[in-house]
Amino acid sequence: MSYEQEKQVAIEAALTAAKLCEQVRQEQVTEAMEKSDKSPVTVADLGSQAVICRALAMAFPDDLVVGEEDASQLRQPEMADQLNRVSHYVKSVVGDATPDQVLDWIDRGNSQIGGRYWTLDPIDGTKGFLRQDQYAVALALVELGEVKLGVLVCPALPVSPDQPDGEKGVLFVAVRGQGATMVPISGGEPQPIQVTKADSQEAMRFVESVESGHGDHSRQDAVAKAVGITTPSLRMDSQAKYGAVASGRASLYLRLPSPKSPDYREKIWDHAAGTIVVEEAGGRVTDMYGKALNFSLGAKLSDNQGVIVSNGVIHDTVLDALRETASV
Ligand SMILES: Nc1ncnc2c1ncn2[C@@H]1O[C@H](COP(=O)(O)O)[C@@H](OP(=O)(O)O)[C@H]1O
Ligand SMILES: [Mg+2]
Repeated sequence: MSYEQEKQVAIEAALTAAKLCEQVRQEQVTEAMEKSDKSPVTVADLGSQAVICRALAMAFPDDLVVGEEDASQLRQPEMADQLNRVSHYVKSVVGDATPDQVLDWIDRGNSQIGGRYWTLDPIDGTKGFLRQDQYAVALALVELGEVKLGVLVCPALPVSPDQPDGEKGVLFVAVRGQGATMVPISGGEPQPIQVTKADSQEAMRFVESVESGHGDHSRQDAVAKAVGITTPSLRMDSQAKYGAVASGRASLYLRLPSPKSPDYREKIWDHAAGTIVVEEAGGRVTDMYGKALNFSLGAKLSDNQGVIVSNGVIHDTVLDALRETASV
């Protein structure tokens, strides 16, 4: 299958959602509400999920969507102002939409996984979004446990790594067997991307989360050192880190379980799109024990712990170093 229609619909939907997110950010209405798990959610997370689920419902009415957000909080009468704000932003990018439609679109993203499903992170890196830092809109199509298509919109990522203050906004797209591409959000011809092949020290830069609660920064540091990486890590929120590895800006992304939450299981929407973008750019993605990520078990990667993303060349060395640092 070429997945051409899926690709076009996913790109259009994710770019429209990213436009909504940027509007919210520019108007500085980015205060967060708190979810039951204490993590933050904003008007933009909810609006982005509504926009993407609406587009998927129109093009693929029978498809399942497993998204990060749900509308239960927004349906409470005391949340009427928030609902109106979400609806306002949705309308500004897709035309007419009633608050009830917006609620229903958001809740279309509450499916269980199936043989074919989409998984959506409407704003990956919500904490980065709130900090005016990196975030991504991440959408992937999974069939029989294999990610087939991934779209990552990174509105705050510099188009050129050499010009951090230059134009920002990058779209990464990958289809299984067709390679990965990158293009500025502003337009242009998508360019094929490749991970860095060189395993020289100069080429080796590693990325990790900004949030100390989302990883084990001291062990990540030790592993990076053990594989010969001497430059300090590039800290970045969201699956923009996968984009960084896929486009050769870094050779390694380490995400080891945080000592604060050692039993944490990663969510499928935090990794599906990024995984295919890196794999199709020639890289490799496993958990910290070298096992493939299993996208067929539910919303969590319950069979996996930690995530290691590399240019492939250094992957086994990283896994060896992990075994060694574990036994210290
Ligand atoms: N204890 C934990 N360990 C690892 N990841 C966690 C975590 N708690 C939350 N996360 C996830 O980390 C994601 C952000 O990743 P990063 O730190 O790389 O930017 C969050 O996605 P959201 O921002 O979509 O909620 C959330 O799903
Ligand atoms: Mg996320």
